[in-house]
Amino acid sequence: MDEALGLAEFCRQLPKVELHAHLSGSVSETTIQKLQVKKGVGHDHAHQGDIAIGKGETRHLEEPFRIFKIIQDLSDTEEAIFTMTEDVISEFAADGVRYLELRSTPRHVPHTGMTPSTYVESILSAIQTCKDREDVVVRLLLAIDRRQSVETATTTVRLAQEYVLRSDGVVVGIDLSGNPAVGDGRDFIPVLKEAQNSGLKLALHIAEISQQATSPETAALLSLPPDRVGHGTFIHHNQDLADMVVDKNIPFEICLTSNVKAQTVASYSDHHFQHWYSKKHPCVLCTDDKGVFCTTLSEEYRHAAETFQLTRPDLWDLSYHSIDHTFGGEDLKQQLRDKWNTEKEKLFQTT
Ligand SMILES: CNc1ncnc2c1ncn2[C@@H]1O[C@H](COP(=O)(O)O)[C@@H](O)[C@H]1O
Repeated sequence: MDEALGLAEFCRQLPKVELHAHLSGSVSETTIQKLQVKKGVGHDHAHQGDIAIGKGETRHLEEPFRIFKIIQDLSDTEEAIFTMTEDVISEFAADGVRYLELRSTPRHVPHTGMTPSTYVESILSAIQTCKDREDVVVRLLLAIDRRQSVETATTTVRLAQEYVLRSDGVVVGIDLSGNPAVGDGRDFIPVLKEAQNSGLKLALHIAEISQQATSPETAALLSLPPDRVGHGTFIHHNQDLADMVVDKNIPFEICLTSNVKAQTVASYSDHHFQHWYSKKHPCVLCTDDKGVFCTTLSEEYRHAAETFQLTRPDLWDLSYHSIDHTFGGEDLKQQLRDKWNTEKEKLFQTT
């Protein structure tokens, strides 16, 4: 093994799978400035403190939601959605992400003429543009925001069903996200079931805040069951919920920095990753919102290594086994495993 390679550089060169990345939250400061220029607005929000939570800072979970709104207001045209998708994909690829599942909430913006369909089209068109240019395979989940009506959620699921065919398999599933303190996830169960019955995969934000450890929506959502759980921060606080996750072997999408910065966990060492990883339950390291939380997937691997004393082979295994939980289908999984095995030789070569 090349011990001369520092941990940060090892993590960057490690081929990685990113499964939990919200488009608006992943946008970098550079792209935000580009969007401001295009929209002809001042740089009022370009200050780091307004659009991102910097190194060592923590804020209440309400704060990222305020920032998402600023970014969403800046990206109210198809052109802006295209630009941000293209930039986010390039940034993930530069960080060594070789398989990326993006997720985003389709929006209707009457004053610019953007519709949920053209929103999705813009993302798909950027994915297509990046296909030959970037060394990363990209798939898309359409997101339902908990604040939305069941009618809007149904439109999102129908769009996803339509685009599975039209996008040649780029659209793979549905995400349920949004401010966890708002609404009741049980309202969406019928429409999530419809998505599942039509072959769409489900990645659902579940038990992100402490109140959800005891709220009836958590058991109801877990019993669908989803294909992956986003965060699941408070699931192990309730034995019945933990048993459900174990019985159904539902993987966790783990977002260390996001949870620490948004104060749903007290510190990296208090993170629930430790609980599940020590039980050998499937966990996938992810960024959540790399722009807003000022992180990269490489940094998330480094934090995991430093906090939980993971070796480089442990990091390799984490990344390699993440492939098992991708939504892109069995053939693609095999292609990714082959790619990982080729890269492994280079990465662990003794020099
Ligand atoms: C911090 N933890 C989180 N918990 C729950 N939902 C989150 C989230 N981070 C992001 N989102 C969801 O993603 C949207 C922004 O991306 P898109 O405009 O859809 O691309 C947010 O409005 C929220 O619904």
